[in-house]
Amino acid sequence: MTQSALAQLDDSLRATRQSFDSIPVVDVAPLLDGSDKMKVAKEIRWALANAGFMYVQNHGVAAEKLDNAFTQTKAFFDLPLEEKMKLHVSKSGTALRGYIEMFGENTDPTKTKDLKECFDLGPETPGDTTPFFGANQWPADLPEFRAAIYGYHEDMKQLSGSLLRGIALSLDLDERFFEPKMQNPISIQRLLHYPPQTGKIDESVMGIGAHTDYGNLTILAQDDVGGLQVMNRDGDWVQGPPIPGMFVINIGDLVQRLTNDVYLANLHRVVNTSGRERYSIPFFIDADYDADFAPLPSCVTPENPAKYEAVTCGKHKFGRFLESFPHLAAR
Ligand SMILES: O=C(O)CCC(=O)C(=O)O
Ligand SMILES: [Fe+2]
Repeated sequence: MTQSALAQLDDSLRATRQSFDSIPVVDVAPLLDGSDKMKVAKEIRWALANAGFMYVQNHGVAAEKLDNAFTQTKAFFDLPLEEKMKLHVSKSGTALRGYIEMFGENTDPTKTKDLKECFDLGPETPGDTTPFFGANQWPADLPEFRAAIYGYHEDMKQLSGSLLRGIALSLDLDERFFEPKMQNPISIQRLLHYPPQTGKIDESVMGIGAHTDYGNLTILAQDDVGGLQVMNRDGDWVQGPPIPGMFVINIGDLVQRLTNDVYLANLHRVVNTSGRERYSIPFFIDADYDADFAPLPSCVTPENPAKYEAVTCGKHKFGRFLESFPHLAAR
């Protein structure tokens, strides 16, 4: 399905939600320390059913690690284009790791060209030819880059495991529900740079066009610039400004399918009109390539009959990449 068709589908889906004018904040400390998991699960349920997004507070990731990751992110994008192009994503085959230049990936390709450049990495599994696995491409002249960014990726994997336990509880499932599906999960650690835009801005070019994320869960760290926008029930774009010390979390298509639309993989985009360079660091966690996602029996009722066929994580995700990467579509 194209993004525009998805967006239309989302209009009717969103209409059934409660409205919001800011992304809800969830303090996850009682989930992480085990003192009141169900309190957090209840807050997660409201946030993911109505916004598909939440800020998480008290997530336990050290500020210093985040600062280092941002320092290395800026250093990477400051490299000459020629150096970055040596690591181009097309050189990694279906591992899909490396550098993506401005307009090299468009998330709403029928409407919007994305004014962003990216760098993607994932679990270091050389020789594995499964899509989304394999070797990373590392910049040669940034000595601290690899440890800072790969270390951050490891922290994100751990935090995502805790958050997915909270999400499982919020659906009245065993807290370990996701684990059998995530023995060797696809994950993408992305670095992003958005130059500022001036003048009249329309949908033809923006930081990142309207899209839903493809997998299970996204953990986004933003710098202090802002520009993330999330659609609410009324079709208005709600700002998701950076809040110091908090991540923005959202669910992707797979959790929407799993919950038979009880939880919403919501549309979002980035428009950077701040006059400053914006950097962000999203982490995407999915599931094993072959893990099946079909509506949970508990989310199927006579009023909400099953809307989705089972799909495997890897096929779904690769299909979405084919839509947005011109270099893959040409293969
Ligand atoms: O940079 C951001 O704030 C959001 C990025 C995003 O939505 C994505 O990479 O999927
Ligand atoms: Fe996204």
